[in-house]
Amino acid sequence: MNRLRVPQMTHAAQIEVLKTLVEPGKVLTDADSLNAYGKDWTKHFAPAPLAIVFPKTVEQVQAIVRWANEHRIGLVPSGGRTGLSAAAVAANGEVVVAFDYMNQILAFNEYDRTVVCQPGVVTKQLQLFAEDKGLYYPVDFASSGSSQIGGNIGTNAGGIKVIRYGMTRNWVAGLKVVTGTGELLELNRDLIKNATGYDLRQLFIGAEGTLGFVVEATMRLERAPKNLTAMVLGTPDFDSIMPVLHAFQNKLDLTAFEFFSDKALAKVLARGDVPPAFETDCPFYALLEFEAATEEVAEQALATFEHCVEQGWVLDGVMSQSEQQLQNLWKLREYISETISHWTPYKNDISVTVGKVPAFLHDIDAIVEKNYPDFEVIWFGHIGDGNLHLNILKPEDLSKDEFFAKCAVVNKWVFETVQKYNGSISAEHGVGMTKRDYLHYSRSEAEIACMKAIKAVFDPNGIMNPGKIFN
Ligand SMILES: O=C(O)CC[C@@H](O)C(=O)O
Ligand SMILES: [Zn+2]
Repeated sequence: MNRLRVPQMTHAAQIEVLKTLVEPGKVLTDADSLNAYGKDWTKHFAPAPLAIVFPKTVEQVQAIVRWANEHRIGLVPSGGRTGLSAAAVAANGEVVVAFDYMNQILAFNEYDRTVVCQPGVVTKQLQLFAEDKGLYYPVDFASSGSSQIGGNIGTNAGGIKVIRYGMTRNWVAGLKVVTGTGELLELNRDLIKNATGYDLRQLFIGAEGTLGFVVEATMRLERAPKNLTAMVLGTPDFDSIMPVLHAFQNKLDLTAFEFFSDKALAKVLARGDVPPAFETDCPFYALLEFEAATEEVAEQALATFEHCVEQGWVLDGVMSQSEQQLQNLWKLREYISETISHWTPYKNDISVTVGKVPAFLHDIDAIVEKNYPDFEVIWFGHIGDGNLHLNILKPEDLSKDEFFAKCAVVNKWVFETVQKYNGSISAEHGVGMTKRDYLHYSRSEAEIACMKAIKAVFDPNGIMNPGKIFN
């Protein structure tokens, strides 16, 4: 007997079905939309999605996932698309699920100090909402004006306050997710104490949308900090930064401890819209922040600064005296990433435990100096957490492909060093597609096998953000 072939629907016909699942006009296929929504801030991959769909309700997200299963079409979640690892890139005919219309704050629970957010709520929107309630949402980074809560959860976003407040994970009280089978799961129900077996909520945080999509998140808020005050300190060399961190941590509760090199600073100052901290040229700078809640705290900070100068660890420094000065000092650090994006940088986002940072940075720096003698190398990052951002800038006369190919060769040595120090090849930017092939430098074969098995449970047909984290 002849087996009859089921006629395959064309992509155009599949998209017509997709259109019936959402409100009119909420599926886009024009070239500009495909290009804009098919990529994040990475520049490695050309976007090539089939369509962009904008659900407005949880039920619509479920219907889209069921449709994708039926037609075996990959779905890529899209928030603010500020990611730096190509986790929100649709380069292979996927459908992008954009959460722009699920952007409401649904509830505030005063006693629990929690806010129920749709995934498309912008980070800044949550921060301002918290401020309005006299509270604080502490996860912060330069892209907070565009990044969305769903994306922050998908990447377990870190940023500039991790030393005090931790990563996004710490602030997720509960999650509603639609899994790769279209099932809606309510995870942890916003409880503080819940000892009932596996905490599935944690699996979805940092999963880059490979297990399911966050459709609602309850985020915790914190007491608002008092009189945040920043210092920028210039150091004579890299090795002096860690004793400075140590000295300040012994005396104060820091809310941030960042660093950047003179090259990073020069790029930001060349913009002309940020005043320099001071005149003395130094090879490295530390930016630290604390709550100057009382006079004594500010005095303690100044005494620690003097101690660091006496020890020869610090050459010069300033302390903010107003909100405006605080903002200006932060701009020196926060503007780096956006400013250097002009040079199509090759990015590394690596980490080790704090105690290993000096030896690790020297090893990496030696590799970089030997192998990129002609490239401009920009160091900065969240050094108080052991997280270093290493950006290699593309020379004008080199094509993007040639440049990335050269960097990929050096990657091997960089990541072998990361592995030697038991570090991470992606501290906070995620794996996405850019770090996928290097995952084994940070995760064992057995761990990767477990991760794949977990994916198979939640996404048996492999339609949720395919090709991200691993193949
Ligand atoms: O662009 C980078 O490499 C880092 C971006 C971001 O994580 C930051 O810390 O500014
Ligand atoms: Zn960072």
